[in-house]
Amino acid sequence: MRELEKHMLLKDKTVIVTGGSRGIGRAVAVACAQHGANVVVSHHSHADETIADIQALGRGVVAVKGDVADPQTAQLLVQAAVENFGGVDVLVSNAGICPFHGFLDMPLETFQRTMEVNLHGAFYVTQAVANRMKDQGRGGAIIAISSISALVGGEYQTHYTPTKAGVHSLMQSTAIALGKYGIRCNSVMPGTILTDINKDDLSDPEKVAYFNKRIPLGRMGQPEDIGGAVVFLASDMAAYVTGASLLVDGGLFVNLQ
Ligand SMILES: NC(=O)C1=CN([C@@H]2O[C@H](COP(=O)(O)OP(=O)(O)OC[C@H]3O[C@@H](n4cnc5c(N)ncnc54)[C@H](O)[C@@H]3O)[C@@H](O)[C@H]2O)C=CC1
Ligand SMILES: C[C@H](O)[C@@H]1OC(=O)[C@H](O)[C@@H]1O
Repeated sequence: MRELEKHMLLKDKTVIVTGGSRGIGRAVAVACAQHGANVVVSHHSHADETIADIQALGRGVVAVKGDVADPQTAQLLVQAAVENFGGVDVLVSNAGICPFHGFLDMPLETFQRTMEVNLHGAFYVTQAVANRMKDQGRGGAIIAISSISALVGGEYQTHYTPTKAGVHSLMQSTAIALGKYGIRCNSVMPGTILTDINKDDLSDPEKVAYFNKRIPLGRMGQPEDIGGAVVFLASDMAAYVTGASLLVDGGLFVNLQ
């Protein structure tokens, strides 16, 4: 056991993960627990699988139900971290939606909801956690799950890609605002990762074949591919990394031809 613990990068840290019920958020929550962290998971419906995964690892886990678009949810998450684990060391702002839709007839409510969940939600939780970290006086790490879509567009993602550029920009500016408190802020930019968010979009075999061909590593990503990047940025291994972004896309972005 002691031997294993030597390799744990987040031993006894407390991590908040928004949207931790499934997909990337669940994999990130589990990766943090594998590295010794206790986890507060925010979820919109239920988080039973994530809770079971983390309990099986012998780490603490608490689930908080709420909509990240509601600023109150951010306060409840911090409160849960403080009451159950005595504070918060790491935030992973991950919750997000991508209801694919064309641009010219984009329903106003689809645009507004995507902004409110992906961008406003990231702002609320980052601000609430940063205030707690400042009061604790021991620094911290904040990681936003941005996207390769912060750098490139998508015909059916005109409401979505600006939110991913936005959360990356949020991390750049908060890195400046919070550096004096020892709080590091970075973003992870996943490429195409197989989760519920793109299940319908990737039901077309031709599109799947296109992606697999275009990605130098020859496959789309799995949620677990994102966990390691987040753990690294959350840990002291990244003690001098702030305001940065880490593309985790199998090489998709650089492959023009
Ligand atoms: N799957 C992909 O290819 C990529 C995903 N991302 C980003 O990764 C993040 C996670 O997405 P996936 O795991 O792929 O999707 P997913 O659909 O599997 O998971 C989304 C998570 O966010 C939660 N969520 C959604 N709306 C919420 C709300 N209003 N309040 C609280 N929680 C809410 C869901 O309950 C779920 O836990 C998103 O921010 C997405 O933009 C970024 C790049 C690529
Ligand atoms: C949901 C999409 O498949 C996914 O979301 C992103 O952010 C990626 O760029 C993919 O387009």
